[in-house]
Amino acid sequence: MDGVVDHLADERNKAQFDVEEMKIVWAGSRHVFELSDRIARLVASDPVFRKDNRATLSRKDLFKNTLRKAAHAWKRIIELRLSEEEASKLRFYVDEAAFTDLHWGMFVPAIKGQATEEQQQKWLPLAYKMQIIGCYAQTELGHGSNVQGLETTATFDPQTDEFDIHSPTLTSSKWWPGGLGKVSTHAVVYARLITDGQEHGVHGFIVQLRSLDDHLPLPGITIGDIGMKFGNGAYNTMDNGVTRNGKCVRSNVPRQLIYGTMVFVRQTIVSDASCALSRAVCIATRYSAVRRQFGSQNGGVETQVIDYKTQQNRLFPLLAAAYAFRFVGEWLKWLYTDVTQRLQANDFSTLPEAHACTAGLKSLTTTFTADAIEECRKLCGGHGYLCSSGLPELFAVYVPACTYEGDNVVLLLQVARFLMKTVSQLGSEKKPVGTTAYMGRVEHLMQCRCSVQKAEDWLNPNTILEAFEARTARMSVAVAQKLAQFANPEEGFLELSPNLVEASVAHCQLIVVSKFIEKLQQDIPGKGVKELLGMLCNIYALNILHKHLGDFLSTGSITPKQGSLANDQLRSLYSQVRPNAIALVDAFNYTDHYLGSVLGRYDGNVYPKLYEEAWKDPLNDSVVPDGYHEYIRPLLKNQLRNARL
Ligand SMILES: CCCCCCCC/C=C\CCC/C=C/C(=O)SCCNC(=O)CCNC(=O)[C@H](O)C(C)(C)COP(=O)(O)OP(=O)(O)OC[C@H]1O[C@@H](n2cnc3c(N)ncnc32)[C@H](O)[C@@H]1OP(=O)(O)O
Ligand SMILES: Cc1cc2nc3c(=O)[nH]c(=O)nc-3n(C[C@H](O)[C@H](O)[C@H](O)COP(=O)(O)OP(=O)(O)OC[C@H]3O[C@@H](n4cnc5c(N)ncnc54)[C@H](O)[C@@H]3O)c2cc1C
Repeated sequence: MDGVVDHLADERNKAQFDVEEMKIVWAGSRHVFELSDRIARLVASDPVFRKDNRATLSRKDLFKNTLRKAAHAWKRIIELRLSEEEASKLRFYVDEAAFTDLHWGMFVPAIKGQATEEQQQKWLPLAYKMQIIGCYAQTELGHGSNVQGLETTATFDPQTDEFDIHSPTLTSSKWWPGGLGKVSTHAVVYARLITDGQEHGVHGFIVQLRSLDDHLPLPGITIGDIGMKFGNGAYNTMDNGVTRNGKCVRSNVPRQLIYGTMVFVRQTIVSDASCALSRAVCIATRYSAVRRQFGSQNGGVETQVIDYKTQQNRLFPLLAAAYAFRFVGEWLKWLYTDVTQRLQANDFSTLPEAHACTAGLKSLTTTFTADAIEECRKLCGGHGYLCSSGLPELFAVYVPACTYEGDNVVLLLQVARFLMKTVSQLGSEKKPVGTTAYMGRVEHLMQCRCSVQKAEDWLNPNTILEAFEARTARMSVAVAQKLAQFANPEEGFLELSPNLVEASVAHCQLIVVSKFIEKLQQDIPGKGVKELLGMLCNIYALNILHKHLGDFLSTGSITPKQGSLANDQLRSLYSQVRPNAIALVDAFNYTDHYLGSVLGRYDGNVYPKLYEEAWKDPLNDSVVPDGYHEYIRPLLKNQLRNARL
């Protein structure tokens, strides 16, 4: 900021907490903060990583530019001898969906999690050095959610000791895998295993797709890109592939681990949700402090739009959710590490809970984040619709997260199965543990009464927790009782699926709230840091309570009066957060390069930069547009009737 006017300086001076300490809390540790800060600056200062031209490039130029960036990133990783952690941060800050996401994010983890020792020794060194590039080829044209319905077959031929991978139908073509279309040389292909004419369900197989000499597809394999996707620049930096046929090398692992890669990636998606959400919120918050509309008295300045209560009511719950998702993401990472260690010791006991938590939280956080990015666009008024705001692209890149790695509704139905199983086991030897431990107090939760009498009573974490637990337990038990009335449980499950999904959402919201409350029980240094986090935790919880009031009232978990008091408390919390809003988004420590938004600039110098940015559009290369002589002039001169268009 040297020599630059900080238009948000007054806002920063209002902060009532130690921003530098909050940056450490957000990053997770001082080590991660320092590393992220260093790598973010490295990326921002490298001209190859510029991204302000993405919206105007053609698909081919966009894609080639992504290849250039990926190659440059790898060169820098080697030159600077970056660690795995630093390299992954570098890819994060380059901020462009690319084949490398799938190579490092799914291909390598799939081999690590599912391949035998021998296979790992063969493939991992090649993958780590990027001497092969891999992708994750599960979804087919005809089946995505229904993994058991995949049609690709892998038939073992004992004579050649090989598997014959076959796509017997058009619908069995692998369709969607990122990186597959144009870049990947190898894939983990999911196919139905057939030996001796017998089927053994879906397994993963490492398949070489392209020659390592000339990149041509190997004989019998047809590969291409599936075409343009939603949004202009956005996700079109990625090649998503279609392929048929191939040959492969043997794999043999326990059935539960075949889904392991999805558990891993869903866990990373929850952390990514807090990144995408915080980014949108940072843009909307800074711009809301810069933007002024109405309220000028005697020729004085107008009101900053962030001071309107409606703006706060829309924006601050999103800010609170960004922090909430950060902390639940941290916890989920711990849960994943724990389950992985157990699996290595052949302990599968916590896998169902890990599956339910990763599936449910992936669904909850991505649905919320996609909606929130769009809300942030609206919070920025007309300028939010400009590509230079960064929000349209962020939305277009982010929104498929609601679908990939499991459609969000399909995933909530998995949580529902887990919840219903838990309810059905209540009263048996098997006591609910972990995130369902509260079900162990179901008798109390079914009849307890919320004690809130005045608005401030809602600031008690135990009060909030019990209201959320009572709501979820009552919704789950109610739907379980309805299910029990069906002679055929699967029929009942289909019929009641909307109720089941609602119970799952309630359960996942409870997890997020409870993990935020647990975070606040830790030792958190820094003046005012814990206080501010406490306010955000309350905003997150009370906003859900307000938005889902129907659930809380219909289950009798709270009274209408208590619901109204929660809303009063929310308004008071907004006033307390307001002076800290800019500092709370500064704590994300995003560079202007990463934010990629004129509206979200750190210095708040929005208008001159918007004006400057507009002139860079290729349409403004000439004053009189191309096409004037063919189409506008004849129109104006009434010569269209004779014109050849
Ligand atoms: C990549 C980098 C990460 C960072 C992201 C940043 C952005 C980067 C850019 C792009 C990345 C995009 C990458 C996208 C990749 C993909 O989309 S890959 C394809 C993912 N596909 C899916 O997720 C499919 C969804 N479907 C399923 O998961 C399942 O098939 C199903 C919905 C669970 C259906 O199950 P079904 O009812 O058929 O049951 P079964 O399959 O028979 O299961 C039986 C039992 O197994 C339990 N189960 C199911 N899934 C899991 C699991 N994942 N882990 C553990 N256990 C599981 C299930 O509960 C049953 O248990 P039970 O018998 O005890 O009840
Ligand atoms: C950008 C992007 C990247 C991707 N990358 C990869 C990749 O790298 N590798 C890969 O293998 N795949 C990839 N995919 C595919 C992705 O995993 C699937 O699209 C996803 O799992 C959803 O499956 P589907 O498309 O079959 O949806 P469908 O299952 O056809 O869903 C259609 C609708 O049906 C509903 N529905 C489906 N089943 C049920 C049910 N049982 N009960 C109630 N409702 C139901 C859904 O909620 C949805 O509304 C990617 C997809 C996208 C968009």
